Amino acid sequence: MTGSESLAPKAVSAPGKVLLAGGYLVLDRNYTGLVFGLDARIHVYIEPIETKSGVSLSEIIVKSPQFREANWEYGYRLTEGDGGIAVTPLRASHDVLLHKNPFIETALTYALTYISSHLPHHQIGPSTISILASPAYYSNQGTPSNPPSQFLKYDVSLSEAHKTGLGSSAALVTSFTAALLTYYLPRDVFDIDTEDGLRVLHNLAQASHCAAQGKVGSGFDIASAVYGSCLYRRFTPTLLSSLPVPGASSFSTALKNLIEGKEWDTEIHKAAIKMPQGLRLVMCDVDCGSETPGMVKKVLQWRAENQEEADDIWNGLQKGNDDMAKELTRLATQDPQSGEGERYARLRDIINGNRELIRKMGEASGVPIEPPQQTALLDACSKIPGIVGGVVPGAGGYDAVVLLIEDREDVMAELKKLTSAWKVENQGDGITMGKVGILGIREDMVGARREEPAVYQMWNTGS
Ligand SMILES: Nc1ncnc2c1ncn2[C@@H]1O[C@H](COP(=O)(O)OP(=O)(O)O)[C@@H](O)[C@H]1O
Ligand SMILES: C[C@@](O)(CCOP(=O)(O)OP(=O)(O)O)CC(=O)O
Repeated sequence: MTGSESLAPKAVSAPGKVLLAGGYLVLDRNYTGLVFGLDARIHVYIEPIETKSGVSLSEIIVKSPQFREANWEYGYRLTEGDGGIAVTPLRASHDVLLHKNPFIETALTYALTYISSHLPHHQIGPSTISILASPAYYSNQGTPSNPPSQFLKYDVSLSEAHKTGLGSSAALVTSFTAALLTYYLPRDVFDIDTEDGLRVLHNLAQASHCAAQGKVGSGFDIASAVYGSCLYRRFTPTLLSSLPVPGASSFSTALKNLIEGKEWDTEIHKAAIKMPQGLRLVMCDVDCGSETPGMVKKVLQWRAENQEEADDIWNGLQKGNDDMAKELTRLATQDPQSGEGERYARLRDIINGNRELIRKMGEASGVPIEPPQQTALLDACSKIPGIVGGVVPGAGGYDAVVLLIEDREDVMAELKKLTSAWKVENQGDGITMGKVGILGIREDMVGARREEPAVYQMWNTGS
């Protein structure tokens, strides 16, 4: 191992996501999802802790310097019986409340355990880690930092931050795991610039994200954080069920075997999804003060009880999703001057067909996937010349829409005009929608990547 090289400061970033097609379907391996990565990223910077000579700590400090009270200190030690690395939250004094962050704690436990299966334990030295998120992840008012940088300061704690739903925990777990692996492991063992490196990162981030969430979702958010925009088919969920819990006997060997094993059946098709030149995605955040808990459970339960009717909708949507991927690819590879009639007519039809089926899914299962308020907003947006169409992304609900628009300033100006004045009458369900905001982001095809460490050093001092 080339110790000095791996202990130089490192930085990695990973993108947020939007599931353009395949919500609910992608939970089932028989179907796929079309996920776009976004140019809103979570960055993680890691450097050694400067210790006074002779002092040796087993401590890792993690901070989110954009937020108040977002410092976590962990002790770590190798457990007996091949149980991996145990991570213990520390508190500086009894007066300091322990704000737990399960995503950080779990990702740290899993990544250090994986690292320790490749390195002697004493080579895992103390480090300081900073997490920095692009402004689009939160709708809170931020203030510019001093000296200026692309990241804002928020005068709130993380629990008070208002998320815009771009998949912060998946981008965080991915970039945090990647930063640890890149920092501690020599490049011939882990290299994020290789297919093998991405596979290890994907498998490890999926395992720790599921453990931190306490559930196994489809994992499309981790897949796009690692690989960027792609057509995604999930892994068989039972793959993760034989993994012992951290600290239990053989956790370390079982984790290494799982992460490096051949049984992963995830399918990532990057070539199958493209954004034609001249088009772009726009994300709108709808302030409605309403979250709908249990949507996934309710939809899946309805599907289990109404298999035949559900299969028709699921198969129809899968065809729509495949058609959308194909049409985007056709437009991306075709000469923009060729073809007759309106260039995006087919894409518009495919989007509208999908929306019809999504509404049917929602009505049949009694879940507001594309509720009337969103139908009104999407219909109004779709009438603006230059807007091809839009959908409720992911699980749907009241809080977001994603639009496919022609990438021109006049189209954006018309959209801003419409959204800034947008009001919806009460639809009888007691939910009134507030402001519709346009997030300053778009699609990004690139997944997790190394960043230049020097950019982040200003954030790593103080607290
Ligand atoms: N900047 C950040 N620093 C540290 N942890 C963060 C940050 N942003 C998000 N998180 C973690 O991710 C959690 C939010 O994840 P989740 O509820 O899955 O939302 P999302 O839909 O954005 O993924 C937060 O509670 C926090 O633990
Ligand atoms: C229903 C789903 O298929 C899609 C949910 O997509 P969202 O983008 O709505 O997800 P969150 O970030 O978890 O809020 C569930 C899944 O695939 O895990």
